[in-house]
Amino acid sequence: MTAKIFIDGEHGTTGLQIRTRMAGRRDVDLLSIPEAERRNAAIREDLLNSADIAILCLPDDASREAVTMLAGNNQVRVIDTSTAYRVDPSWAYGFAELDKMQADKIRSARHVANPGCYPTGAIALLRPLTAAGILPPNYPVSVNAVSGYTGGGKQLIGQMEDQSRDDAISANNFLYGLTLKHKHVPEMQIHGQLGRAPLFSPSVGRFAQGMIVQVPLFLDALKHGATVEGIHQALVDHYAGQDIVIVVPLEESKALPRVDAEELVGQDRMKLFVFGNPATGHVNLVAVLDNLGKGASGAAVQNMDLMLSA
Ligand SMILES: NC(=O)C1=CN([C@@H]2O[C@H](COP(=O)(O)OP(=O)(O)OC[C@H]3O[C@@H](n4cnc5c(N)ncnc54)[C@H](OP(=O)(O)O)[C@@H]3O)[C@@H](O)[C@H]2O)C=CC1
Ligand SMILES: CC(=O)N[C@@H](CCC(=O)OP(=O)(O)O)C(=O)O
Repeated sequence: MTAKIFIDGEHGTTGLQIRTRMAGRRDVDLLSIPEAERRNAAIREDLLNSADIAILCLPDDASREAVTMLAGNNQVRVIDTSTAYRVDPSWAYGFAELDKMQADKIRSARHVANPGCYPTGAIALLRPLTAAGILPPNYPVSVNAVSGYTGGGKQLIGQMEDQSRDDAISANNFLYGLTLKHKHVPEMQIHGQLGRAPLFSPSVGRFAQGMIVQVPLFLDALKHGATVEGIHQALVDHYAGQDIVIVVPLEESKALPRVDAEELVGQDRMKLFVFGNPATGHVNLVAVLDNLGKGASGAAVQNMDLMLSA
């Protein structure tokens, strides 16, 4: 039986990438809205209510509106890629590798909140360490990251690519979120199981897709006796038995001259690295992913596949 899928926002950045990933699949029947009608509420409501799974690729407010359009419909299952429901306990958090139970929670859920791109990297690095007791609950965590500019959707793509616009951005690499109130902070704190909010500093580079997320740590402020090898082993143990999150062997990391933000562009996997200097007790945890792969559209398709396998 084919499953009917409607991508609300299919003509946007995340939606288009989900559509591309589904092309040629015989197990899904894509319900489509013409681009010119993409904001037509009556057509969207009809398509949303006709789907088996609705994937929302919309700004937060429009996502909430779409969920309202489904009120009273107990059949349609929803994957939302926005920030609207990521810390709502009645929604399953769509990071299947979060712990051993999460994939089953997603499989049976009606409502799945797809993670943000930056939190995907940060939580992947932090959650195994909090779960293993290596990272104390009140550790002051910092998260520094760089994203490809597609992370900002159509608006930022236009500002970076069209230099004739009044609001064009000419910088090749810029920091933003300078008020330190980025919308991803609550999500990182809750699903990273952190006792205090992380200090998050995002940036954008002049490349379309790709991302590096860094979490620097001091060994002497972690659990007594914590080592670079112990941190690495905790990640290896946490991600055993799946092939989406790859923990790079320590020996391989030690030999690397650099890490490339674009290494996994076009792929739906994520790489985690542990860099350390035992002499200083400095550790740098690094995640590399495609913001539109495991950071968004790839994760949405992974979640859809889990839901279809229920
Ligand atoms: N880009 C990324 O790397 C990631 C994005 N996300 C999240 O995914 C969601 C979609 O982002 P993204 O694809 O980047 O954004 P885009 O701006 O590229 O696309 C959004 C799409 O939604 C449409 N839209 C906006 N408002 C409405 C509305 N009221 N009714 C119907 N359609 C509407 C837009 O149409 P129009 O062209 O008319 O504006 C556009 O086609 C956002 O919540 C974003 O935060 C999550 C992780 C990563
Ligand atoms: C480069 C850039 O602008 N990135 C976006 C986040 C992209 C993402 O993860 O999307 P959500 O908004 O759905 O969480 C931002 O910082 O707002």
